[in-house]
Amino acid sequence: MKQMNVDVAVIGAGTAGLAAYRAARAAGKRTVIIEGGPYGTTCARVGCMPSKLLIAAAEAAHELRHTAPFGVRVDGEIVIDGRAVMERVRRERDRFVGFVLESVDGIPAEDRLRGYARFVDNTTLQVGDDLQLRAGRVVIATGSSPAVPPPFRALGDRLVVNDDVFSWDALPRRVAVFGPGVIGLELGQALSRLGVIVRVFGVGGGVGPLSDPAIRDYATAAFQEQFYLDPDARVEDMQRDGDEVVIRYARLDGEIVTERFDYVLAATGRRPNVANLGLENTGLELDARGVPLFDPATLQCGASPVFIAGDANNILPLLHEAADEGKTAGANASSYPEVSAGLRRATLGVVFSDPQIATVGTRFADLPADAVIGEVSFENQGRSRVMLKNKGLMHVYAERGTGRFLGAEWIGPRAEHIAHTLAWARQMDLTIAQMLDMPFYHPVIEEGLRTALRDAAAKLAG
Ligand SMILES: Cc1cc2nc3c(=O)[nH]c(=O)nc-3n(C[C@H](O)[C@H](O)[C@H](O)COP(=O)(O)OP(=O)(O)OC[C@H]3O[C@@H](n4cnc5c(N)ncnc54)[C@H](O)[C@@H]3O)c2cc1C
Ligand SMILES: NC(=O)c1ccc[n+]([C@@H]2O[C@H](COP(=O)([O-])OP(=O)(O)OC[C@H]3O[C@@H](n4cnc5c(N)ncnc54)[C@H](O)[C@@H]3O)[C@@H](O)[C@H]2O)c1
Repeated sequence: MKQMNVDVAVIGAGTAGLAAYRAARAAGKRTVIIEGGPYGTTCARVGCMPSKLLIAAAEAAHELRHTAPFGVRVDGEIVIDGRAVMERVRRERDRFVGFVLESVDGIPAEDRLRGYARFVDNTTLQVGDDLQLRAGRVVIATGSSPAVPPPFRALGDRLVVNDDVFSWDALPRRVAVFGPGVIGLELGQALSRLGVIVRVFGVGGGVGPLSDPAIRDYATAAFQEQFYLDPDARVEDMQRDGDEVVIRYARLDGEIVTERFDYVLAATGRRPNVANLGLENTGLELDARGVPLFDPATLQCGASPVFIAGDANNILPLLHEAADEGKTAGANASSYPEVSAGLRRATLGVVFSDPQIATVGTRFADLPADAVIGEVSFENQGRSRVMLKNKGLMHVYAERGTGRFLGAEWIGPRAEHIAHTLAWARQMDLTIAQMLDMPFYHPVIEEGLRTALRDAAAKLAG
């Protein structure tokens, strides 16, 4: 067994791990980064980037089909060449992965260890079969994986997760999507727009990341106009039959129907990759899902020299959070036992559906009971209507008494951009009155935001 001693060991070369490695190196520590799977990061290989590439193709198809109300006719057939669609998704995805691989190649070879890491004790790691690593401090940055309900496994290769979708050579004909969360909505809608027959089944009524019931109900209805979505589905039976999956379920109108699908896409949530880390060999206290208890500000696990960042800690499983957390964990691992709170930005989430969904700051579910809610519908909002994108409902939340802007949840046009404006306002701790003193151009979708802010201001005054 080879032995090695380092100051900092980072487990996982994803977005969080690479940021942690760079921070620890910048602090002058002898650091290694350990990767068991493929290099390239989840975001670039099977996450953010290929999903947005598929959505871009779907949007192109959708726009082409919806020109008539403008008096613009597309003459002739609109053909979706599934092979060409998937070829571009993979080609462009590979280009993004290539940039990550280049940056990994830039890491000195002696700092890059290959193999899955397992804790032998708090500061000893077994890497693969033939290396034992003693590290003064460890950063866990092992990411997350799809949480597939065990009965789905019986479907064999007809069961797919997001990773599989992006390696398809062509588009299938019929897909049943389980889970109308962020991934299910993005991929389900995109596949539907690309001509795939899609059924999206959920449990409990949730849609995307929305916790505000009025916005969730609006979103449900808006998506139901576009594709089959039952957020609280009754699926009576699901069996594999040859190369197909036969599903018997209660349709939204109550009728029991049986349909055949080429694939079942499980988008039923993700769980942190901690199960095979040997955490039982450490002195770390674990939560019910086996994730070490940690301080969200410093990312330190208890008082130990172990830190946890990115999807592995499951607080905010988003790319920019993984990058920030990686940096904090790497810096604190280097300065341990001195640790300090890292940068925590205003929370910001965007679902790249159409209409887009966004959440900023405090979620509805976490608001104080007396919070003020300003509202705007985008249905008659000027610019949205000009562009025939007039679908959406926004709630902005404010603190009674102080008028501080707390957060927002909404579905609506160009939400990805308004979300940034709002996240910046939240991070600067602006009040609704201060936000209304900011410039608004005309005619823009942000004028809809201004209507919601004015509504909140009037309610605060009342
Ligand atoms: C379909 C999809 C779409 C998404 N879209 C967006 C989006 O639009 N915007 C956004 O902000 N976020 C998006 N996300 C979320 C985003 O991709 C993740 O939050 C982010 O990639 C997490 O980075 P990470 O470093 O924590 O994990 P990863 O990038 O997964 O890195 C973890 C690494 O650890 C390795 N590893 C695991 N265990 C071990 C071990 N024991 N030893 C050694 N190595 C190990 C893994 O092989 C992996 O390479 C999306 C996710 C998915 C799945
Ligand atoms: N645009 C983005 O930023 C983006 C895109 C994709 C993923 N992500 C990240 O990835 C994370 C994981 O996404 P996700 O969509 O897998 O999880 P999610 O938690 O957003 O959604 C999972 C959904 O599956 C449902 N579900 C659970 N079990 C089910 C079952 N047996 N049958 C039917 N439905 C079931 C849940 O009720 C929920 O609606 C997100 O939280 C997000 O942080 C972000």
